[in-house]
Amino acid sequence: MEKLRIAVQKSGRLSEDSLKLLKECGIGVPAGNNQLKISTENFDAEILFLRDDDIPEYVQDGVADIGFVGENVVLEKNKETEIVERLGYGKCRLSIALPKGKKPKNIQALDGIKIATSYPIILQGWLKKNKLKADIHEISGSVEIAPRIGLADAICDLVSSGSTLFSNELYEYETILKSEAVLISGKNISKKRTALLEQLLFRIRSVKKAKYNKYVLLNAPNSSIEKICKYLPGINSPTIVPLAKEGWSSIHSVIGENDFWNVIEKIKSAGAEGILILPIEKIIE
Ligand SMILES: Nc1ncnc2c1ncn2[C@@H]1O[C@H](COP(=O)(O)OP(=O)(O)OP(=O)(O)O)[C@@H](O)[C@H]1O
Ligand SMILES: O=P(O)(O)OC[C@H]1O[C@H](OP(=O)(O)OP(=O)(O)O)[C@H](O)[C@@H]1O
Ligand SMILES: [Mg+2]
Repeated sequence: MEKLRIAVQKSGRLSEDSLKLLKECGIGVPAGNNQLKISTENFDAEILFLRDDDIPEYVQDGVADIGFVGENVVLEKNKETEIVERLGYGKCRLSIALPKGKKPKNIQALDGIKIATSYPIILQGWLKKNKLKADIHEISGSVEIAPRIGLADAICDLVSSGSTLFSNELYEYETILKSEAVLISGKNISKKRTALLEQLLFRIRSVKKAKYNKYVLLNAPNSSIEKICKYLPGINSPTIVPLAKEGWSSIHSVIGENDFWNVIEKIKSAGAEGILILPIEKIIE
């Protein structure tokens, strides 16, 4: 029987969140064994545990059908794969960083310098777009050490909190890419596997929607319902239930994470009381 072959980073920044997302999609991975290929519970799939750098090529070659990987790796490897979903975790930036004290006036001043990086393809693309030339020195890890040991004038590496740069007396000068984890797929997947991928994507989107929304419950005098409901369109429209207290109702709806505090302030000043906010596990539309 054909199973969907899913590539996941074996051990690293994306491993835990990728397995957690699969679990939230009802695809359980038996824990506690060191196998590099495991069949999943409740879904026709196999997980292949790989180095993240190898995932785009394996997906291109059809060894895996889909893969959870950083967009930075997808762009650097430049293989024949397609990004089918952005996943919202593993957020980081690929940035050019310089030793503290070096303050070029503009990016043109970077022309001709030596830059150490594990991302030569993306860096080269950025330099070309900005009509710059630089001497790119490719290294596969511990990039932040390069300026201190005289290997390069600058580095181009991943940054999230900035603490690695700080510890190495560097600072972030220019962001050249913003990245997050993405789901990639191969271009020639069988019919059965495409159907499984569609099923997985439907579940991932339901999980994502639920994460970005909150369930809201509140009480209000009936005279305020119309005003409050303007701020709470909900998925379809809010639910209004009469309270035992004469002239009052309970309103139930959904609020997006982005304008959450804005909406709360507005409904409060419109007369809402006893507001409860609850997490949502899944949104099926
Ligand atoms: N500091 C960070 N914060 C958030 N996400 C990050 C950070 N560093 C890397 N990432 C994302 O996580 C991915 C995996 O990072 P990790 O450091 O685990 O890779 P790796 O050391 O190359 O692992 P592997 O052993 O699989 O080759 C990166 O490609 C990037 O998309
Ligand atoms: O801005 P920060 O929060 O300090 O994160 C940046 C660091 O994170 C990544 O390395 P990681 O810690 O994953 O180790 P690795 O180099 O072994 O992959 C990246 O290569 C940077 O070195
Ligand atoms: Mg790697």
